[in-house]
Amino acid sequence: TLYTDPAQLSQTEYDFIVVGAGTAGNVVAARLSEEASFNVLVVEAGISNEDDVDEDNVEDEVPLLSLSLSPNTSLTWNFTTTPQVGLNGRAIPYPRGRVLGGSSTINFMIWTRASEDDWDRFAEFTGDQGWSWDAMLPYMKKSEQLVPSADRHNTAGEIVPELHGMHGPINISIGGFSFESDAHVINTTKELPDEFPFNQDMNSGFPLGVGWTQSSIDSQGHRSSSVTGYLGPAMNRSNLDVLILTQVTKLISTQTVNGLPHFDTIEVAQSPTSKHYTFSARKEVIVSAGSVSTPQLLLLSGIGNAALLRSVDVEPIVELNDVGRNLTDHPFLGNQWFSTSTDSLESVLRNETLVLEGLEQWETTGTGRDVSQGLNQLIWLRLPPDQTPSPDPAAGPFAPHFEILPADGFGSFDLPIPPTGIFMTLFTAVVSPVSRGSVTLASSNPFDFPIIDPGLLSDQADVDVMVQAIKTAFQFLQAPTWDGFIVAPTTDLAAATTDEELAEYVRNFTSTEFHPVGTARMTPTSSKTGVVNPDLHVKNTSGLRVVDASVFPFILAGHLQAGVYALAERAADLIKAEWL
Ligand SMILES: Cc1cc2nc3c(=O)[nH]c(=O)nc-3n(C[C@H](O)[C@H](O)[C@H](O)COP(=O)(O)OP(=O)(O)OC[C@H]3O[C@@H](n4cnc5c(N)ncnc54)[C@H](O)[C@@H]3O)c2cc1C
Repeated sequence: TLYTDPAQLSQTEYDFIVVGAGTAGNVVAARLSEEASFNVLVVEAGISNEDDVDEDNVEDEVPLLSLSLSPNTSLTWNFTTTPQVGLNGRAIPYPRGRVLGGSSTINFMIWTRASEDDWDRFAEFTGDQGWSWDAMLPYMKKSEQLVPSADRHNTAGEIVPELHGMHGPINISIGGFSFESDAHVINTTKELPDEFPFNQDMNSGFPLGVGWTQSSIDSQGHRSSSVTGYLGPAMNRSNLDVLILTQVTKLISTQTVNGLPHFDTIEVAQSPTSKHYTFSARKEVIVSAGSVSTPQLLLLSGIGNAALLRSVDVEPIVELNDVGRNLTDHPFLGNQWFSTSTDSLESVLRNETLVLEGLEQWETTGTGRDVSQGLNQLIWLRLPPDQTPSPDPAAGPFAPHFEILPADGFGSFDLPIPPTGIFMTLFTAVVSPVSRGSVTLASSNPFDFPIIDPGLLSDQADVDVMVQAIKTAFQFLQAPTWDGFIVAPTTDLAAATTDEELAEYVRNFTSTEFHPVGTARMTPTSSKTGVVNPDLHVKNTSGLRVVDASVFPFILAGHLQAGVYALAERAADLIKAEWL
């Protein structure tokens, strides 16, 4: 049942309380509530996904409109980073979903599992083979259901269906709208096969090369999210209560179990001035508030570095220095070229009539440009050995150093679409970065935003990789197929001709791929560093786990959501195994 006010709840005690109805939290809530003997409360700070940014309430369902969901909308935590040294002092928006579904309701729906090496590194680092690729593959499949593309085109050769789940809650598909640039991207794999080999399915564990994007989009061209796939279908269960518009302000330890503080109680409030309520968990509290808010909540609850906690008047209860540290994210950059495309994104977005027609087509037939976020292919590459930073930051020989995302149109998170001109964008991202940042408390007030310093490009090695990625993007466009389609790089990119100038361009225009992880890092049970054990219990506490992207010990060299779903699927099994 969905509640909008803590006063509406008839009970104050549940078996499990999940903090955050986001990507991971909804998986845990839905899987735990499959057990009739458990009852579950999920508390979400944000609004319902059915209350959207304006009256028609469809923005979060329309893939093309995903760009309009952040930053600074009613569906997001409107966080901003600290001025980033690596970005020449720029502070950038740092959106996270604040809505049922969390970031899965506002993200760009790209679906990648990263490489075998990435997951095997998790297993080796944590000492738990359960996090290896082989052990996690069943969870990756369990979360997904491969469905036909919205345009029902024949996807033979664009994906390997046998690698995929067919019955899971999240619908995934190959892009359901084709762009003029698609043929050129694929032709490049034929014209320059050594540098840019075609990869029929980048979710095989071996992502390197150029392949067709898989996305969490259903056959009707709608976003598939943790609320549409997991929480929504479970919402009518009598053992599941979902409380929205309510922020968990503190985790409280009311007793000691096995000599450890037992965090069985949560304090919640709807606003800084509203009444505070408490709820308690007979079995466990599971924090799934995401990589920014999870460390904030742990710190507010006295779990963290004691000196830092005291400096903001929080009483330390559990000394865990790594809470909020190790923040890792993917630097992301839109590089634009002038093109001759006849149907590039901006040619449509500049024309109000075409925009409305597109939306109507999506609504009535589930087809057209609106079914796509505009990224039909992804390119994953490694640097040549002589350019690879030492030690190699990638997880292994099959993990990429950088990614290139071609888009038929003007793509940028910082710059508005120019009033004139036709463009092609090759986004570049550093996917095995060296830089680290942090999340710390600004104050002991839970309604104050934390201080977010992702440390983007703070290590020169990441700048160097980004420069190489851009040079590789230029090489990509050297394939004969682009003759006549690509005209020239746009002004700032064209002006950066030396490596030094490219580095400066990188620092001036890079932002984030919205992939923070690591702020409640998983380490071996015996380790004094880190925040959670491999079973996701918070170290030196009882009754408390973290299940979200914050526990990843390293950033996956891929887009994160598929990994978060798989992590949460395994977490639900770990929790069930402990209590059934
Ligand atoms: C704009 C954007 C685009 C992205 N694009 C992609 C993409 O294309 N592909 C991809 O794979 N990944 C993408 N990502 C990343 C991916 O969506 C996230 O890594 C993933 O969803 C994180 O899941 P999570 O469970 O850790 O956190 P979230 O899904 O963010 O969930 C956290 C939830 O907790 C709630 N919460 C926080 N604090 C509290 C509190 N104190 N009390 C109650 N509730 C609280 C939040 O409101 C939120 O609902 C994108 C992310 C963003 C922001």
